[in-house]
Amino acid sequence: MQFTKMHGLGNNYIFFNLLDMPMEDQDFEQLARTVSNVNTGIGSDGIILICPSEMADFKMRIFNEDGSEGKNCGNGLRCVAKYLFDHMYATSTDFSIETLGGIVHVKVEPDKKRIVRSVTIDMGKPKLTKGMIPMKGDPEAQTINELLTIGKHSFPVTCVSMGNPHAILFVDNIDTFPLEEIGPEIEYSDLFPERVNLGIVHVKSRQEIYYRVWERGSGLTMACGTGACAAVVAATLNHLVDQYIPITVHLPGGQLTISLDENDHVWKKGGAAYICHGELVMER
Ligand SMILES: N[C@H](CCC[C@H](N)C(=O)O)C(=O)O
Repeated sequence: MQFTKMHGLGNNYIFFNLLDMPMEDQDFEQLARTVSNVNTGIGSDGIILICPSEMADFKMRIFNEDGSEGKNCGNGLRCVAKYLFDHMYATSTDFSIETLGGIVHVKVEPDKKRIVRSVTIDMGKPKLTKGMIPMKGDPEAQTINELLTIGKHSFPVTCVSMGNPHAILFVDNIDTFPLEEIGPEIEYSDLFPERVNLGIVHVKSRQEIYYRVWERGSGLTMACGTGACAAVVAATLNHLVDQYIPITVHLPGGQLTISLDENDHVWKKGGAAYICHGELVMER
């Protein structure tokens, strides 16, 4: 099986192009666990499938390192958009990609040699009700700066879905916050029936935030595109950043520019890069 390894700000995935290479009855959850493991496979935060779609121009499926299928992946979408344009599957710079979390619209920005250096994505509207996150509680209620007791800790949490679930904490000690300890406690809390991605945020100014993530199904990663979007939505809901202007989000792997428009759509701009192409042998 041919694969391409790519990353968005260090959040790296193994991509399989199913547009020309259908992989019938493949156990993608097991494939993700094996391929993501650096000892038995290639090593990555998960795998991403590029598929045909009946609802959009293309379809993306993402499986985390633990094999769980994610409903969206912001960094993965920029990599998929770059791959599709660079490999001439996308003939226009603007096209749509179906995800389990909904259809997004992408715009690639190629340089003079037709190489994509940056991708802008309309990630659609965030979902804020507990029923849509999903999380326990009144399905119509929102979780904005709500004190949640998880394990032996209590935190003020804001929850946002970008098609996939995010819990956002605002902290002053973003570099020393014990994310490896608290992350799994919140990820596996019974408050979140489909688990949750945990993001911690330090607000530097009304136009600039810092963000680190413990990803559902992958743990600590260098970046999370949907998480960066959720962080800006949460900061806006808590009146910590200005509205309707581009917010710079600093992640361990680099920067993204995120903005909310007057129709509540979240826009994300950032890079994507190839690491390698190869042939997966997978001897038993
Ligand atoms: N772990 C996420 C999927 C990957 C999201 C992240 N890598 C991004 O760039 O948005 C989930 O299961 O909801």
